[in-house]
Amino acid sequence: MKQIRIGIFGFGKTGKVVAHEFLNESLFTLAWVVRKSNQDHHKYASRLLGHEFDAGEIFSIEDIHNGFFLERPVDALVDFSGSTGIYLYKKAAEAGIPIVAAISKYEQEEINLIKTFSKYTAVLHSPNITLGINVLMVAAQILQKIAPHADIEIVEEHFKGKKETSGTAVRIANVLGLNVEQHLNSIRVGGIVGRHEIIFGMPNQTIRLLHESISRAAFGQGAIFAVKYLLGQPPGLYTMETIIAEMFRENIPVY
Ligand SMILES: NC(=O)c1ccc[n+]([C@@H]2O[C@H](COP(=O)([O-])OP(=O)(O)OC[C@H]3O[C@@H](n4cnc5c(N)ncnc54)[C@H](O)[C@@H]3O)[C@@H](O)[C@H]2O)c1
Ligand SMILES: O=C(O)C1=NC(C(=O)O)CCC1
Repeated sequence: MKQIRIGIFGFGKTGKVVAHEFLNESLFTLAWVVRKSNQDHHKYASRLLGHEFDAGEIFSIEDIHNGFFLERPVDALVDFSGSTGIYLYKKAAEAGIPIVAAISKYEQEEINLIKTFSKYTAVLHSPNITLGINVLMVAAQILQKIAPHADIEIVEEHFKGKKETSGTAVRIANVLGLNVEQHLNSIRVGGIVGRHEIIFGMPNQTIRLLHESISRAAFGQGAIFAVKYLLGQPPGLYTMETIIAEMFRENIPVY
């Protein structure tokens, strides 16, 4: 079977693990990685990640010019860089390359750009690309309809260095119609990869929906799932949440 060529933006805490997950899947070949700095320029991500073959040549953002995506063609692009990474791959979007934009927090300007890209190609944007959190998000909306009078609080926990509020938790608050200032509780300690809990409090019982990413490999697996889904889809804006919601619809009733 023809391998799917992947380009990754971002080679930080998550980008490295995501690259590793793609390298481990025989369906994919990692064509290149773009990082902000010149560190390890033209080396191979595969070698840096402990593999004994060459894949994922490392480029810096200074290497991106109009012809970059024509000279180094890929079948899909995955972004785990930062919120400004998106400005680097306008040409790729215009060329119809499917995009997984996994940045957790964009400003409105970047959201608008994503919408523009989605006129040319299939773009998936989700603040949290794990299967589990999106199952939780859909389940929470169903539970809110079943128990409309429950008190709801969201608790998000991440590693000490994470400055911004969890984009996932903000998204959960928005879909549940909750005020972020009042109902979102953030904890920053140690090396927690990502933990989100939605607590439904009722007079005689408490329901807790909990998701924990115990390894960043969960994001790599989510990205692989997303790329497989996007290939062959028409241009448009997709989210993991709506894909999972569709799966809920297809699999109900289960009894
Ligand atoms: N959607 C998800 O499921 C998910 C999961 C994990 C992380 N994230 C998001 O991915 C992003 C990266 O997370 P991280 O933990 O790896 O952070 P990090 O700071 O460890 O790594 C980010 C890397 O991207 C590089 N970078 C920043 N701006 C860039 C640009 N314009 N072009 C190219 N490279 C650029 C940085 O130099 C760094 O190497 C964050 O926005 C984070 O919220 C999303
Ligand atoms: O910064 C991270 O790492 C993560 N951020 C998320 C968020 O802001 O919701 C989710 C995944 C990991």
